[in-house]
Amino acid sequence: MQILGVILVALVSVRLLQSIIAAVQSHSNARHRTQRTLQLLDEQIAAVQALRVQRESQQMHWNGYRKFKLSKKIKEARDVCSFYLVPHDGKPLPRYLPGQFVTFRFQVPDPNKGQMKSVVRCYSLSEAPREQYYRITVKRVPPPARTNIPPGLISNYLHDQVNVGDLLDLQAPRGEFSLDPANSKPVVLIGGGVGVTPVLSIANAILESETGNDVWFLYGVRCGEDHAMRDHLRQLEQKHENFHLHVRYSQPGENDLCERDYDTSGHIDINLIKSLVKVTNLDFYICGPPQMMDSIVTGLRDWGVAEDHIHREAFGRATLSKVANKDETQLKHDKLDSKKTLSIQFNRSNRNLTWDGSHNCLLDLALEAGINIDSGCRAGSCGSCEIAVKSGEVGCRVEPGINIDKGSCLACISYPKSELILDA
Ligand SMILES: NC(=O)C1=CN([C@@H]2O[C@H](COP(=O)(O)OP(=O)(O)OC[C@H]3O[C@@H](n4cnc5c(N)ncnc54)[C@H](OP(=O)(O)O)[C@@H]3O)[C@@H](O)[C@H]2O)C=CC1
Repeated sequence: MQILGVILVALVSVRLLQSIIAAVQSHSNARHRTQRTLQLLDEQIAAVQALRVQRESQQMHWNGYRKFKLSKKIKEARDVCSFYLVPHDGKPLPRYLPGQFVTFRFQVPDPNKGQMKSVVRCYSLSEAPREQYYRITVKRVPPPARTNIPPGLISNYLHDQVNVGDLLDLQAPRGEFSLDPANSKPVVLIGGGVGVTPVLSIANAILESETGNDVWFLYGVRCGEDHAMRDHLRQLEQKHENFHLHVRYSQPGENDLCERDYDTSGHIDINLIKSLVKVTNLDFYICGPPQMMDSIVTGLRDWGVAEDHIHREAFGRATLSKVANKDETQLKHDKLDSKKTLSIQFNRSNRNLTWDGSHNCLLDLALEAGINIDSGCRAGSCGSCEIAVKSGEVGCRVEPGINIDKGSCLACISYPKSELILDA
């Protein structure tokens, strides 16, 4: 009887336990379902918001040039100044992606002709996206030592002639050297000298978005006097555990102190990157002097970093060596083509020139012969040098960073594949 009682109690307990487990499971399933539903709702809300922001941003986007007023000019280092620009019409600004640049059109005196001339230049935005203002950070370009080349026309004009309250003409931000912080992975940002500007914009944006993704920030400058944004970067380091800053001076000054002002001395190179970052499957963004970008990109490739994880800013003709996802065979073929001797007719200027392969691009050929073609970034990104090709075929040294009209080319990245008639 006692045994029967025990069995009965055991059976009842098992049933009870089973129903408790079932209840807990159904509760837990319900909780999971609720959590999943909430997660889906969150995702849908985020998607709707992203779409709204994108639509609003598209509505606020403008074509051509818009007037901006210089609201603030701040010295960041020796010969480096930040310029804060607010829209003159007081309307909101479109969102841009950190790392993008703006194109300016300046009216400056032409010393040769005694009248004003229009000059186009591109500058990276150096702040995380803001709705109220844009910020660029510009270094005064001195004349190169021991040559007759004049100092940087526009950088000196900005530093010396442009004052708070002045109006400037700007195109809307654009550029492929950028990322969306919301969808980003851990990144390695490498800036050399004033080339730090776009990577600073990217770092600020990622840290503000609070994704928690790791950001390695390697900054190479000559010495303390050139060290822009020093306090800002150290503050970021103190505030964000996921921000790993390393500053390297190539020529530390007498008053520069290692571990206080900078971390190590020398050039930023692949060995430093390997020692800090350790893994290759990250996104690498590099902007700085061309020789620095070249050696780092080569080092990253040799280390095994995938081509589509290497991003470099390409401003200026010296930075064009990056081959943006072009088919290698096609490229070899293009290179051979670019060496042919061909006749190039500039029909508006009524000039006929010969392409012998010694120029980097059609823009250089034209400018050297005194044919005036507008240009800005010199890297196929700003569109200033777009010209119509009336007949013939052109090749591109790199993929254009913007959409151009069919039958046109960007002179700064184009070379002839046949005899050409150009509308310039
Ligand atoms: N928004 C902007 O203004 C942008 C600027 N840039 C480009 O950024 C560049 C920065 O100019 P600037 O500030 O004058 O730079 P600097 O000439 O001051 O050079 C910056 C640092 O890079 C070092 N460096 C030179 N060669 C190498 C190398 N092979 N490997 C690693 N480090 C090297 C320099 O060392 P050392 O003492 O040996 O010279 C120096 O410490 C310019 O070429 C500019 O066109 C690019 C995009 C945007």
